[in-house]
Amino acid sequence: MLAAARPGAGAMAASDAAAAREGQRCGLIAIVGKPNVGKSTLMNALVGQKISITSRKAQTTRHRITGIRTRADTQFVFVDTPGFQTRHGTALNKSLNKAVLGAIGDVDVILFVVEAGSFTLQDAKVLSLLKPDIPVLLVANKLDTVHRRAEIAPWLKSMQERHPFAEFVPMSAKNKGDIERLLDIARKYLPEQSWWYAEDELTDRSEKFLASETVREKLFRFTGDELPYTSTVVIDKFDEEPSKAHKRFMRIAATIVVERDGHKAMVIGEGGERLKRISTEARQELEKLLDAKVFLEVWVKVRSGWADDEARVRSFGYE
Ligand SMILES: Nc1nc2c(ncn2[C@@H]2O[C@H](COP(=O)(O)OP(=O)(O)OP(=O)(O)O)[C@@H](O)[C@H]2O)c(=O)[nH]1
Repeated sequence: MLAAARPGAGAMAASDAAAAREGQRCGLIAIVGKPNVGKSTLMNALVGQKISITSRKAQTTRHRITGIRTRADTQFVFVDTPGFQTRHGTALNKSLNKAVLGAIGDVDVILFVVEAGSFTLQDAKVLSLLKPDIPVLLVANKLDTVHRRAEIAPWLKSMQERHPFAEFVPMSAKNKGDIERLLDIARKYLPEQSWWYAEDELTDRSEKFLASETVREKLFRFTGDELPYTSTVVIDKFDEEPSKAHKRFMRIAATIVVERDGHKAMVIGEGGERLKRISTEARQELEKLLDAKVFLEVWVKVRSGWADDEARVRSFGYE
């Protein structure tokens, strides 16, 4: 558990004491914000890869790690905060909301992302979920789109009244210098302790997870708002096979699990066209991400009511 990895006051383990002497820092960072403010863009830029990597470690079982960046003396571990759904009360939803509160409840620092110069009711709702005892950095993103720069100073001042933010960072996720500056600022909020991951860690498990995320992304891209968020993707097979023609060959089988026959038809599309596009695009992207030739099979299964079944929700990897 995470708690075990954190030395309590006065009970610093020998290895942590050594790490502290060496000045290693390591900690959890959550990125939160309403849709479309640039969270994914920011995360990918902070991690320094096109797609954020994922893996699970004993000390972070409460979190889904979406990215790790090791820079100089510091390891920044980014955790996922699944969407803030409030509309439905299914088991899946409860578990997602628990994950949100769990994820932001014990991180070291939170990056609260808004669009520079703007603060809406939706932003306020996200902000209201943050506990006062965790430092929150206000990331005023998309500064490059603000033409009236003079208005930013009074806006920042008004933001000071909304929450006791630890820092204010007007920036653009698309600007490399800003990203490094943000890491410099966030570093101060991570405790001195030894790193949890190897400097270049990318496990098989994370690659497998990446495969499910890629299929999921294509699934939702091609079905738009039609498909309920309760649909999920399970990876049934993820094997590396020897190949003479390719330096790396991966055989992957994925199942899209939907709730109703109607959803299945929606995913498959007329004459199987949509499913074909989903798998083709997912395969092309996975070939780049895994640097391998990929053989990808995608199936669609109906599992009626699975979102209401707590045990099954757990078996799909939500806690
Ligand atoms: N001009 C500009 N556009 C940005 C910046 N950061 C993100 N964007 C754009 O804003 C849009 C939304 O970015 P995302 O990273 O997908 O936003 P998100 O918050 O992850 O969105 P959700 O997944 O819906 O929660 C994309 O078109 C980005 O390219 C920025 O600093 N400047």
